[in-house]
Amino acid sequence: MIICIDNILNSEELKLIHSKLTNSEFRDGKETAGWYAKEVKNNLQLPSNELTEEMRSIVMQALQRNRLFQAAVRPKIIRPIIFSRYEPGMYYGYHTDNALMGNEVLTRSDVSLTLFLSSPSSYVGGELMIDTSLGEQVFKLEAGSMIVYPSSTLHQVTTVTEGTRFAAISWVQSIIRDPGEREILFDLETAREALFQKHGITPEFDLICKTHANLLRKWADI
Ligand SMILES: O=C(O)CCC(=O)C(=O)O
Ligand SMILES: [Fe+2]
Repeated sequence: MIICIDNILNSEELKLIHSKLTNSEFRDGKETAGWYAKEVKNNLQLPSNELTEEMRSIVMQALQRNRLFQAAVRPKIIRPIIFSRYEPGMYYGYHTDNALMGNEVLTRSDVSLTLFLSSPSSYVGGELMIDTSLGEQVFKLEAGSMIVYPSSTLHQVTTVTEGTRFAAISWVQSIIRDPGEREILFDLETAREALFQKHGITPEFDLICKTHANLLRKWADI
């Protein structure tokens, strides 16, 4: 399931993050790439420091409060947010994200996310291209909008040819490991909310709530 979520950040948060990003010193992104992803990774990333932590906490709060993200992804662990920058000539070629991340505590990457931080009209290229069963799909979202997609996919960031592309990226271990089960729960959640909006609490609504809760109980990996 690939989902685009608008307005993860409000304009104030976006402005604040943007001003911090433009005053930060970035490093070669190869430092955090797996051994073979290094071959195709050509971008810049922020090292962990106080400023990065401040921005991470803004993004984490935004993810916590976003109901669509919570329902679609069911996060158990979110890896520390990485802030990346692509200048003209930079790209991240086709790769798949590491299945397991971290050192002492391992996180399984179920879902990858890209939160776009630059206005799409401010740079050329820099699309996120995902290889799906329907073919290659290309995403270049508004600043403040985010895409979540299966970490199991091959994907790439195409070469930026003009301007600067800033983005925040991370990986999530979901409470629901199986993507098919996650989608069923998401559909049920969406349906019961719509039913509630139309008719309020009815016996049918109660039954969907019961089924939703029981499937969550059955499938939750906690
Ligand atoms: O910047 C993006 O949209 C994705 C980056 C990516 O694929 C990665 O860092 O693994
Ligand atoms: Fe990736």
